[in-house]
Amino acid sequence: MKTQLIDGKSFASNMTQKIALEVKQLQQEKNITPGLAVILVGNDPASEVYVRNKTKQTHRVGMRSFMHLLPETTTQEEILNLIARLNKDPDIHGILVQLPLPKGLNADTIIQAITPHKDVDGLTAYNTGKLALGHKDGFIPCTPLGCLMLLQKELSSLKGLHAVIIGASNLMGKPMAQLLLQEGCTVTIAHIHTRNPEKLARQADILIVATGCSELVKGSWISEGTTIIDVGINRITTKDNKTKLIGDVAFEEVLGKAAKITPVPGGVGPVTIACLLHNTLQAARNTIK
Ligand SMILES: NC(=O)C1=CN([C@@H]2O[C@H](COP(=O)(O)OP(=O)(O)OC[C@H]3O[C@@H](n4cnc5c(N)ncnc54)[C@H](OP(=O)(O)O)[C@@H]3O)[C@@H](O)[C@H]2O)C=CC1
Ligand SMILES: Nc1nc(=O)c2c([nH]1)NC[C@@H]1CN(c3ccc(C(=O)N[C@@H](CCC(=O)O)C(=O)O)cc3)C=[N+]21
Ligand SMILES: [Mg+2]
Repeated sequence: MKTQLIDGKSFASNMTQKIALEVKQLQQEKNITPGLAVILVGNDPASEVYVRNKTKQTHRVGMRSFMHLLPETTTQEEILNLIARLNKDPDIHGILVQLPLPKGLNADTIIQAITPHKDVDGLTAYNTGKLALGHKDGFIPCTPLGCLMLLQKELSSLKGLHAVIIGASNLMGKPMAQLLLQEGCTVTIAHIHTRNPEKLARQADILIVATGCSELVKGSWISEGTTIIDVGINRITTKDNKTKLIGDVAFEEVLGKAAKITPVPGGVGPVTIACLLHNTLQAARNTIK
C-alpha cells in the first residue's frame, strides 16, 4: 500500500487566506483588529517553534500579536498579575499561555485565571465543560480541532471508526477524545500506564499520537490501512550537528503500511496555528453586541 501524506501546510494556508479576508471585513465594518497575547515562560523547544510560526501567521492575516517572553525565574504572582491585566485590556481578544510551564509554577491555577471568553486555547474549566457537553459556542483546543478538520477532509465518514489516541493531556488527548466521540467514533485512550499500547494501535482505524516521545510508535504497531495523525513536535540534533523536528511516530517504518499520515513538519503544526487564528477571530467577533 502506498502511504498518502496529509498536507497540513496547504490545508492551513487555505484556512488562513479566508481568515485574512474576514479580518479585513471586521476592521472595515466594526473597526476591530483581533489581538492575540501569548505568554512564554522559559524555553521549551516545541513552544519556541510554535511562537515563531504563529507570530508570523498572526501578522500575515492582519491580526495584532502581543508577545510576553518571560524568564524561567518568573513567579506565579507575576504571571497572574499579567493575566489580570490582559483580561481587562480591550485590545486583547485572545490569551494563550504556552505549556509546559517551568517546574514550580502551577499551570492549572495560571490557565484558570484566563477569562473564558479570551481563552482561545480552550483550556479553562468553562470551555472544557462546553466541549464535554457538546455545546458549540465554547472555544475548542486548537490542536484537536485541527486534527478533526484534517480527518474530516481525508476520510469520507468517521462514524463507527475505531480511533486510538495515545496521550491523555488536557491540551490534546482528552479534548480529541471528546470530539471524535461526538463524531461517532469508538474511542480508546492510551497513556503512560497503558499495557501493550502497540496491541491497541494495531486495532485502530485512526491512530492519533501526542506523547512528546520521539518515534514511540514503530512500524510493527501499525496495521495495513490505518490513518495516522502524528502530533508530536520533538527537536533533535542530527549526526552533523544540525537540529530537526521529528514526530512521535517512526515515519519511515510506517510508510507502506499506513493509508495516510501527517508528516512532521508540515502536518498538524500549521493547522494548529490556523485554528488558533480562527478562535481569535471568533473571540474578537464575540465582543460585538
Ligand atoms: N503539532 C502541534 O500543533 C502540537 C504538538 N504538540 C506536541 O505533542 C506532544 C504532546 O503534547 P502534550 O499533549 O501537550 O504533552 P503532555 O506531556 O502534556 O502529555 C503527554 C501525554 O502522553 C502520555 N505519554 C507520555 N509518554 C508516553 C508513552 N511512552 N506511552 C504512552 N503515553 C505516554 C502522558 O501520560 P502521563 O500524563 O500519564 O504522563 C500524557 O498523557 C509534544 O511533543 C508536543 O510538543 C502539542 C500541541 C500541539
Ligand atoms: N498552550 C499551548 N497550546 C498549544 O497548542 C501548544 C503549547 N501550549 N505548547 C507547545 C505546543 C506545540 N505546538 C506547536 C504548534 C505549531 C507548530 C508548528 O508550527 N509546526 C510547524 C513547524 C515548521 C518549522 O518551523 O519547521 C510544522 O509542524 O510544520 C509546532 C508546535 C503548540 N503547542
Ligand atoms: Mg504539554
